[in-house]
Amino acid sequence: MRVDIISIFPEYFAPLDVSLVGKARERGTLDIRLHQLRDWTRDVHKTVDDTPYGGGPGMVMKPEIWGEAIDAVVEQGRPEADPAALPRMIVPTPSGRPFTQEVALDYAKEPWLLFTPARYEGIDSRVMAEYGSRLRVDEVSIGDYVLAGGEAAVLVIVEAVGRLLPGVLGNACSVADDSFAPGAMANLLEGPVYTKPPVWRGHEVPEILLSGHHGKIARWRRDEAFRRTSDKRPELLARLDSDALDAHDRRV
Ligand SMILES: O=C(OCc1ccccc1)c1cn[nH]c1
Repeated sequence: MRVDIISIFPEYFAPLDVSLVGKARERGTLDIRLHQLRDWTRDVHKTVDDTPYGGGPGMVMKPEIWGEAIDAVVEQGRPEADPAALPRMIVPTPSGRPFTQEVALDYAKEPWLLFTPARYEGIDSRVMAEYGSRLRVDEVSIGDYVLAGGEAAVLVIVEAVGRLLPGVLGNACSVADDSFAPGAMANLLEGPVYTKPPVWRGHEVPEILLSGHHGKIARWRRDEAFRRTSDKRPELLARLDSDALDAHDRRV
């Protein structure tokens, strides 16, 4: 997967060189290219923002700079093999659709992602309109809060997507076991996890997990996931399809 990130703080993405995502880069599974938005400015101050039309606090990012930067990155990034290839453009913003594991799985199938993290009050909306017709433009939110810029959101999205790529995670099946991965445990929160020693400061590991009864262990884990989900995120249970709920109810 090819990932282009255009930002006024490209150094923000240094953490992508470590951890899982770092290994994927070494393996070539993930090809991340960083671009400094100010490289496309033409004034001595390298201005990327201006006051908002209609008044109000803060500044808005100018459309011209973004337009030149996106055009250049799309032009540069086109694989020789497929000159018609276009990236999926992802714009982190509090006013976007929620970024979920389902969206991460969808992004993990893309050959090319282009991230355009905004600063200030956001990017002039005409940029999304201009590219919305040519590229798929997704405005996504990683949560209901406002950050100073979209860079932290890009780190979150790249990590959530990167760990789904083949070969990035050591133990592939743990992706299937994710809280929000499709399947039996879909939309349930992870239950408690334990490892050695069997007793730590007087706290014992639940007996069932030491029993070796895989069927009972799977059931215990599912019940714990149900209990934790109904306790912390009851609204997620509403998402469960009826037979998943029936399956649980039949047992308790
Ligand atoms: O704050 C965020 O992005 C930066 C941003 C973009 C546009 C206007 C203000 C701030 C964000 C919060 N959840 N997901 C993204």
